[in-house]
Amino acid sequence: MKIFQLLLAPAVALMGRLRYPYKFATIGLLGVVAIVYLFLVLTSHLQASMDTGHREQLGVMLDKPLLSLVQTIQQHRSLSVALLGGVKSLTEKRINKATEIHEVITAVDQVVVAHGAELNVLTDWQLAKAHWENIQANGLQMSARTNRDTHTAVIKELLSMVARIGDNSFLVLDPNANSYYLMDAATNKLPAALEIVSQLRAHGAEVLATKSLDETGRVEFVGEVAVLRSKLEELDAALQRVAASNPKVAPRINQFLPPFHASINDVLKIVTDDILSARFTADTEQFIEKTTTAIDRGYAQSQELLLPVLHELLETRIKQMQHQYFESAILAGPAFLMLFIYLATGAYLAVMSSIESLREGADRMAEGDLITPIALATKDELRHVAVSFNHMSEQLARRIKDAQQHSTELEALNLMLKSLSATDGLTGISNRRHFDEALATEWQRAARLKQPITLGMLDVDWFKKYNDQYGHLLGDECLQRIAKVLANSIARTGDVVARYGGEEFAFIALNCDSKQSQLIANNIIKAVEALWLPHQMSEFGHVTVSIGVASIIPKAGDAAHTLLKAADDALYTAKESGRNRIVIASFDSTPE
Ligand SMILES: Nc1nc2c(ncn2[C@@H]2O[C@H](COP(=O)(O)OP(=O)(O)OP(=O)(O)O)[C@@H](O)[C@H]2O)c(=O)[nH]1
Repeated sequence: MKIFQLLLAPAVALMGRLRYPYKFATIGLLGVVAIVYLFLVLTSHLQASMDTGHREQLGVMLDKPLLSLVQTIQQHRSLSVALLGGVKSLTEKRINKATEIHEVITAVDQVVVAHGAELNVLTDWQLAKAHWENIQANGLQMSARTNRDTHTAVIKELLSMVARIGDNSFLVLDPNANSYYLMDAATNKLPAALEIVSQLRAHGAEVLATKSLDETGRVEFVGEVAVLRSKLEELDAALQRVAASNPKVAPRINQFLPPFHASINDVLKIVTDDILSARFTADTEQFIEKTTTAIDRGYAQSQELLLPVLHELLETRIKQMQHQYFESAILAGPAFLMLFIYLATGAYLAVMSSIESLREGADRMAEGDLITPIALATKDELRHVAVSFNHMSEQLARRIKDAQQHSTELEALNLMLKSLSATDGLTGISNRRHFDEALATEWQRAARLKQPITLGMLDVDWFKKYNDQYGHLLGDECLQRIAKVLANSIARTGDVVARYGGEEFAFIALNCDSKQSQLIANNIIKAVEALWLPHQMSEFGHVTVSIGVASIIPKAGDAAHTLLKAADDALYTAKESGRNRIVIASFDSTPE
C-alpha cells in the first residue's frame, strides 16, 4: 500500500494543484493521444500487412509466366539435344517450341517491366534473356552435351529468379501456414522436382538419340535418378502439408499424385530398363513425350491449382485486412474516440455542475438560507457531500432556532431578574434602589421639561406597637395592604411607588404640584382609613399613616436629595404634630 502511495505521490501532487477543467483536459488529452496513437499503430500495421499481401500477389503474378517459361525452355532443351543427337524429325517441333518460348518471354517481359524493379529481378531477367538468345543463336552449333548444359544454366537462372522473387515479394516470409505451404510447393519443391525429371528427359533423349552411354553418363543418370527420388519425396511431403492446411484443395492433390507418380515411374522404368541397361530400344520421341506428360502434369498442378489458390488466399486475406482496416480506422477508431470524448466531457460537466451546485448552496448558507437544500442530479460521491452538507445545514438551522429560543427565554429571565432586583419582596412594589434611580431620572426629566415633581414620604404610625400587639406576620400583611393602597392611589404612567425601608414608603408623582399632591395625600390617608385595620395601641383605634410631601419644578443644578429631605422633614413634622396627617413642605419651587 505504501509503495503505491509513494508511486502515486507525484500524480496526486500534480492533480491536486490543477483545477478541475485542467485535470480533465490533461487526462482527456492523454487519452485522446493514446487512442489516436494505438489506432495509428494498428492501421499502419494493417496497412503494412496489406502491402505485404499485395507484394506477395505480385510475386505469384510474376512466378506464373516464369514457371511457364522454365517449362517451355526445359522442353526446348530435350528437343534440341535429341535433334543434335540425330532425331531430325524434331526440327519443326523445336522451331515451334522456340516460337512458344518467344511468346512466353513477351508475357514475362510485360510483368517484369511493370514490377521487376520493385522485386529487384530486372538484371536477373536481362541476363537470362541474353543467355536464351545465345542458345537460340548458337544452340545447334553446340555439342548435345554443351547444348543441354547451356539450357540447364538458363533454367537454373530462371529458377533462381523465382527464388529471388519469393524472397523479395516476401512470399517466403508468408505468416500463414496454408499460403506458405502452397508457395513452397508451387515455386520451390515442384519446380525443383520437375527440373530433375526434365534433366532426365534431356539426358535420356540425348542417350536414346545417340544410342550411347559412357560410364560418366551412367553415373550421372544414376545420380539424377537418386536426386529425383529425393526431390519427389520432398514434393510429396510439401503437397501433403498443402492438403493438410488447405482442406479444399486436398481432393485435387490426392487426385493428382497417383497419376503423376505413375507417369514418373513410367519414365524411370525406361531409364532403368532401357537406358541404364544400355539396350536403347526405346523411341526417343516417345521417351520425350512420356516424360513431358509427367512434367506437364506437375506444371499443370502448379499453374492451375497451387498458384491460383495461393493468389485467392492472398486476395481473401487482403480483403479481410481491408475490412479490418475499414472497421478499425474508419468506424471503430473514430467511434471509440468520439465515445471517449463524449463520456469524458459528460464526466467533466457532471462534476462541474455538482461543484457549482455545492458552491451555490454554500453561498446560500452564508447568506442565511439554511432551508433550501442542495439538490444534485448525480449519484456519485459528490452527492454524499451534498447530503452531508444538507444535514449540516439542517442541524445548524435547528441549533440556531434553539439558540434563538434560549435567547428569548434568557431575555425574559433577564427582564424578570431586572424587575425582581427593582422590586420589594414583601409588598411587590419598587424597592428603595429602584426608587433612587427613578428619582434621579425623573428629577432630570422634570428639570428639562420644566414640570413640577412631587415626592411623598409615608410612614405607618406606631407600627412597632402594632407588631408587638398583633405579631410580625400581621405586621407584614399590614405593610402589604398599605403598599397596595399606595399603588392604587398613585398610578399615572411614570409615577413610582416604593417601599423606602421598614414601615416607610415613598412615592414620586410626575407633573404634580403641591396642590395636586395635597389631593393625592388626602386620598391615601382616606384609603388607609378605609382599610380599617384595627390598632388598639393607636389613639385612632386603627392603622393610620403620616405623610410628608414636597413638590418642586427643578432647575438645572438643583439636587434631587433636597426634595427628598424636604419630604422627609415634612414627614417628621407630621409625626411630631400628632400623626395621621399630611404635611406639605414649606418651599414650593426653591429648595434650600
Ligand atoms: N412586621 C414588620 N415590621 C417591620 C418591618 N420593617 C420594620 N418594622 C417594624 O416597624 C417598627 C418601626 O418602629 P418605629 O421606628 O419605632 O416607629 P413607630 O413604632 O411606627 O412609631 P412612629 O413611627 O413614631 O409612629 C419597628 O418595630 C420595626 O420592627 C417589616 O418588614 N415587617
